[in-house]
Amino acid sequence: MSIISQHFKESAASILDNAHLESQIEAAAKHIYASFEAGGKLLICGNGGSAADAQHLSSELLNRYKRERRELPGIALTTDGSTLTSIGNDYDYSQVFSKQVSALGRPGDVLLVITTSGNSANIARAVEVAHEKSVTVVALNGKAGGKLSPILGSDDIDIIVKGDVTARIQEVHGLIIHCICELIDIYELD
Ligand SMILES: O=C(CO)[C@@H](O)[C@H](O)[C@H](O)[C@H](O)COP(=O)(O)O
Ligand SMILES: [Zn+2]
Repeated sequence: MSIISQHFKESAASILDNAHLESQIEAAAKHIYASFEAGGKLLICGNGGSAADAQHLSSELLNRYKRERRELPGIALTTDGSTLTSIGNDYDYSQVFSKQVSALGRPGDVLLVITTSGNSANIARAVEVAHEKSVTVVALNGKAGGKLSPILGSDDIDIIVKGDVTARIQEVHGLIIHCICELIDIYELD
């Protein structure tokens, strides 16, 4: 089997292996939409490929997904090079998202964190500050949930994608993001 067809097969298997996450994905979409309806916003962060996922979701909220609807407030915390480099330089990379959550988070907002391992220190710190700000958390998590799962609260939603391979988990995260967009489009037009 070629490397490419092996990748296609493993990716498809990994997606089907995570279909049990349906009810949690729906709960996450409802939770995010309820925040929008109440005047809240979604802050989104992740590292590397997950930073790209954060921006992908933000663009689909701020602009649109499939249908014509109002613009929705989804802000990626991964895009401002000046802010990211000054926090990393003056403090520590572990604070690059948490300081933005501290500045922007208001009670009723939601923080969506995207991590395949649950072990990124800047994600954990962002979650801690979100809790201090009465911002609830939706985690697109992976592997065994890492250090992130134990620090999530009862109002948070922990979506743990099964798998050992970072790339395969990211592919499922991408699908989950599109499911959330699809549901938000439906809620918006109902
Ligand atoms: O996209 C990839 C691998 O596919 C990488 O850039 C990956 O996102 C980075 O190594 C991240 O730093 C991993 O962070 P995390 O998912 O463990 O929180
Ligand atoms: Zn990648």
